[in-house]
Amino acid sequence: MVKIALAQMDVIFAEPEKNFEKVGEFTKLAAEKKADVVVFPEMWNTGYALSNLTELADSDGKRTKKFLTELSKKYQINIVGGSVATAKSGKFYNSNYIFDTDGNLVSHYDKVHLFGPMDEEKFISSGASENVFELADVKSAAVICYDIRFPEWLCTNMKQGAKILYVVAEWPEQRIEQWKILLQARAIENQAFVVAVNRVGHDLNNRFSGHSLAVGPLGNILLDAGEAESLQLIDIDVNQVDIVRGQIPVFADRRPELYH
Ligand SMILES: O=C(O)CCC(=O)C(=O)O
Repeated sequence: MVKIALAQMDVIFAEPEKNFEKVGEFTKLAAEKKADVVVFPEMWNTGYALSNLTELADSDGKRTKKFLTELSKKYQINIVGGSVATAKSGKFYNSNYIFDTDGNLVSHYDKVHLFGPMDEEKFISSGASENVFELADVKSAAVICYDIRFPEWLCTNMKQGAKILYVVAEWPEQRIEQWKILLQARAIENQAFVVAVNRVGHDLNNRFSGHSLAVGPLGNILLDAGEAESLQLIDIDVNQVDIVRGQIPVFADRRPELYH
């Protein structure tokens, strides 16, 4: 069993100090509740403060990495570090960092699909690398928000044997039904657990209604965190993935030579 804590937090717009503090508190709480892994939402350092990235983005992710490595060691907890705005070589990125309980950086990912309706691509550069890693002894993958609309990209990651897909998001309230359906579909087609953490609260343009979800490999919703700021826990038995994959061998039956 893997006990996963979903940190469905509000993100204070353009106020990294307050947001770092909150991530520290949620990590402590997750450790007190004996979670193996804690998961945070997208862009938790700044929110979508895209016009202020020059002042606010974390240079090379240094502050975030130092903070998360110290937290993971102090509380002996694995961290799926949501994502943060970073600055690297004169460009900005929406970056995800994963840490194990010894404080090792296990994986780093820059959001691959940028969300035009929020003007993301005008400010942020896209990544082009996969995000597959071992965490809490389970092969896993992680993507960021809009990435879940691209099943080919998720399959590219998941077909490497990942059994849990982590999703970190700032998904607006008006499309929350699509969020749920997309996550259930990604769980079914990849025959994997999906653990997806969305923020709550609002920024200048959007309201965010949470509904962080844990979905089983048959697409069944195991946990819906509702709309309030909260830390919620789910126990996951990854053996269920092997059972489901044994019943319908979707990965073995793929015909990639036909796909464009
Ligand atoms: O795809 C959507 O509807 C929302 C995506 C989004 O808000 C994001 O990627 O930040």
